[in-house]
Amino acid sequence: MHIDHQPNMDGLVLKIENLSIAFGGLKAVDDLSFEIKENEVFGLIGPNGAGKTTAFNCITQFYRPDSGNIYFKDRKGKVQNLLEHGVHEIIELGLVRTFQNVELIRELSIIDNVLIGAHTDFNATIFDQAFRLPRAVKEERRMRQKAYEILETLGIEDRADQLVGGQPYGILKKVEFARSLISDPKLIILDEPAAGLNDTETMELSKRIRRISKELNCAILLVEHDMRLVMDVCDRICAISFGKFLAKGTPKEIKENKDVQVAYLGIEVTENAEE
Ligand SMILES: Nc1ncnc2c1ncn2[C@@H]1O[C@H](COP(=O)(O)OP(=O)(O)OP(=O)(O)O)[C@@H](O)[C@H]1O
Repeated sequence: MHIDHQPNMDGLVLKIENLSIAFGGLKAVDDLSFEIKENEVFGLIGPNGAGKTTAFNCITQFYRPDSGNIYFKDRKGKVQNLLEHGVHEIIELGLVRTFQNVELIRELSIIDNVLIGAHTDFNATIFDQAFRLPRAVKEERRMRQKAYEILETLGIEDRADQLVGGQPYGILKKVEFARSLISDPKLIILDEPAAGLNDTETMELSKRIRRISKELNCAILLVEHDMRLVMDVCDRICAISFGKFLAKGTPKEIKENKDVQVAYLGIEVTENAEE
């Protein structure tokens, strides 16, 4: 049962309390709690099968957790318990996610794919849009300009009018990222954004993630295997193992944490092996 109390969300965008979910007998997420501050880049790490994907599927209401609470401060600054909202309402509250596999429409241009993410932001009604009323035309122009600026931030504005089909993978990842940014989110969950990128692209991504969180005033939850990216870009990190909380702290603290080294980095630490 979800406890009905108002948590203190000062300076926070997300607060996860005692989250648990089991599949059959397997506890995929087990009594997990962590908090994400407004505008911070926060990393969730753990070995394969640790429960990272399950945790964020609970956050986005893709899965219903067995117990726990997930509080989110929405665009208007109101605290919402996400468990009381459906998947489709989550974006409107200001929480967006990207997918491991890029899902774009190949037959549309890059900028049109970005505009698809803007539907919740369109103030003109469907009626206005259908009849191309001035309000809708003006609104579309405004959104197009915004989409273009986001493509500029990501460094791919020169491809705005090119079709998505045939673009390299690194570009597709950026288009998907751009699409999540156009809805003015307060929190973006990036699911393995570095998967499939080469070293140069990953380094570039790291710079852009930081820039985006500053410029667009939003927090980022990064679920990622690439430790270099996580260590480079995150303000704070939470490490989990077998669904349970393991450690949290700055990248430096996490790197030095013995439990994390054993569980995640696969480094055997013997009792007396102090350097
Ligand atoms: N829908 C499901 N049904 C049954 N078991 C599941 C389901 N989803 C996840 N699991 C199990 O829950 C555990 C946690 O999986 P999860 O995918 O959340 O881990 P992860 O940390 O994201 O792993 P990876 O880094 O490999 O993506 C695993 O043992 C997995 O097999």
